[in-house]
Amino acid sequence: MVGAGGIGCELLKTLALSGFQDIHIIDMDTIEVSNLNRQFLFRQSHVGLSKARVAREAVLKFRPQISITPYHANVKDPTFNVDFFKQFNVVLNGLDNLDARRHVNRICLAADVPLVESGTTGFLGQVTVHVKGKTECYECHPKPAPKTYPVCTITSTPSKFVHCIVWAKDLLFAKLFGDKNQENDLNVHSNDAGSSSNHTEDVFIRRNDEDIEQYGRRVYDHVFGYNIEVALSNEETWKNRNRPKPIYTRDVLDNEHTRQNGNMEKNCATNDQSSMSAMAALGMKNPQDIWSLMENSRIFLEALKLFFLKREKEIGNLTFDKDDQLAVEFVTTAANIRASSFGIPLHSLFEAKGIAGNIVHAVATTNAIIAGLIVIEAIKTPLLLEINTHQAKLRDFVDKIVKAKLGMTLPLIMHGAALLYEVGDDLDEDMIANYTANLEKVLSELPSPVTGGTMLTVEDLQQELSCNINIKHREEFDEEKEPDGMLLSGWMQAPCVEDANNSNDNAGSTSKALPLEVEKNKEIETSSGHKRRLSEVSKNGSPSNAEEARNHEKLQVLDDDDDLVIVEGGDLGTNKKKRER
Ligand SMILES: Nc1ncnc2c1ncn2[C@@H]1O[C@H](COP(=O)(O)OP(=O)(O)OP(=O)(O)O)[C@@H](O)[C@H]1O
Ligand SMILES: [Zn+2]
Repeated sequence: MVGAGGIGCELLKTLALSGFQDIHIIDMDTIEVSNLNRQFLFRQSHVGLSKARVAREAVLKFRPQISITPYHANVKDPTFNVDFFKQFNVVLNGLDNLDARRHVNRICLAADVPLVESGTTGFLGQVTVHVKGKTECYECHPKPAPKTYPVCTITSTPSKFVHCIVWAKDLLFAKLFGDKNQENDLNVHSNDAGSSSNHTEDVFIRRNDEDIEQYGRRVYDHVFGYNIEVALSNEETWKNRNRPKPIYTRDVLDNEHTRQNGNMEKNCATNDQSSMSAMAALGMKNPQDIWSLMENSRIFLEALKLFFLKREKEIGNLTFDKDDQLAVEFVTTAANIRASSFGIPLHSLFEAKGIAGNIVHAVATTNAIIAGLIVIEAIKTPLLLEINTHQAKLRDFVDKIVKAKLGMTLPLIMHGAALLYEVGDDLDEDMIANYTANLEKVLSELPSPVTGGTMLTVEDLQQELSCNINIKHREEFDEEKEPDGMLLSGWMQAPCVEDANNSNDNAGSTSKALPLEVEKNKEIETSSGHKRRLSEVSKNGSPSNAEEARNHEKLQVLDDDDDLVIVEGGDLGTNKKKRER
């Protein structure tokens, strides 16, 4: 899997609890305080550490027997090349940017590995599956560009608060504190773009004889008063719209405030940029309050003053940054004053910051749901069987895989259109003889030879179960670790239920029994959410009837995705690995 952030944490946990045994995880980030509210594998003490490594440690605490390989690295790093990706059955993305997503998409196409792609914003989320040659890839369709607004809506006819925020941030803030040479539509009005631009250009430059208080009020009166008057003079614009109201400082500030606004010297002795705050200087503490027009106006003037007095060196180079408190205060209050003018409801600093920073607050539950959907898709990817096709007989395959692992009772095995094996009451003698002969043949010498690259379809009509198995030829097997002389992967194994204390490493051998006696009546949850008693799950690989019935039921739930196949294992005693990242 790629990404150990919001989706990634949920995903890793759900994979581990669903029986995935061998997980690789790439994430280039370290843990930040702001991650802790939803990236629940991380704690305060982990701040600054690698997400991938800490996520691994956290999950191993409750699933000590599985293998998790962390990489604290950028997925675009050349070490993660096509060959690296080829080792996985499926790749799962929990990323937050297009760039990395595109990169992983391309590598997965090159390596011919299925990709499950995901994303969330707020309460919305989606999961898509990309399989080379079968589905569209991540880049087959262009992604919609981030939302933009027509210039005239921003400069002249805002109707939503977000229009006011864009105006405050991209026009006013940029004009006052940003690069003086950049284009700025601030002075473009419906009709007088040419005539007034020379006059208005100067307005934003502080005059030599002007103190900072006067300058602030002049800017205020110009953008919230004069500019609105100019706009109003174009009657056409307002025929079918509510006319805005010009606002001048004299209308909103009483005499005392007009003369002296905040008391910077007392409240704002700090020169620390991040804690410099106009609202604090004016005694306003709660960012969730909706301030009155007067309060907004006072904070606006105070923020402008603080920029000029305390951060003068930065003026001309500033760009809006949602983590810059003073900039957020300036933009919030400017947007609110403009909103007042246009009859748009005012917003709190907290809300305005979210809009200005394009922040959609992440919702942990959305990530959890999306992670669940990713795992469901991951479970559906085809199986891979490594086997020596020159030595293994069809009988070995039927006994050790089809019956023992997949739990089929009346199997039917096909290679393309060719039937290799079948069991049933209505077979004639010739067919039975034929299939019996096939059983004794090595795979590569069957009438329709099974070799590396072959895909077999195995079905059990009684169970209504069908799965595809990709065959990979392999010469050698480790007698101890792979006593079957073959290795099936991509097949889900039900999670183990033992706790950390009496856990045994059953990744290596099928002979180590689980503590079934103690755990017999404990309910375990399968990856599809069905609860079953552990005693219903056989440990020797042939599931009980009750379990077969359940498998069947689950498969019907999941199997509407035509040729992707789900096999949900109930077999605790086996030795199968699911590799993905
Ligand atoms: N090129 C990349 N290589 C590896 N990991 C990446 C890459 N791009 C993004 N990521 C990881 O994807 C994860 C995305 O997680 P998420 O969307 O929750 O964002 P976040 O950075 O954790 O939180 P937020 O953006 O809200 O502060 C991050 O952990 C990030 O490190
Ligand atoms: Zn494509």
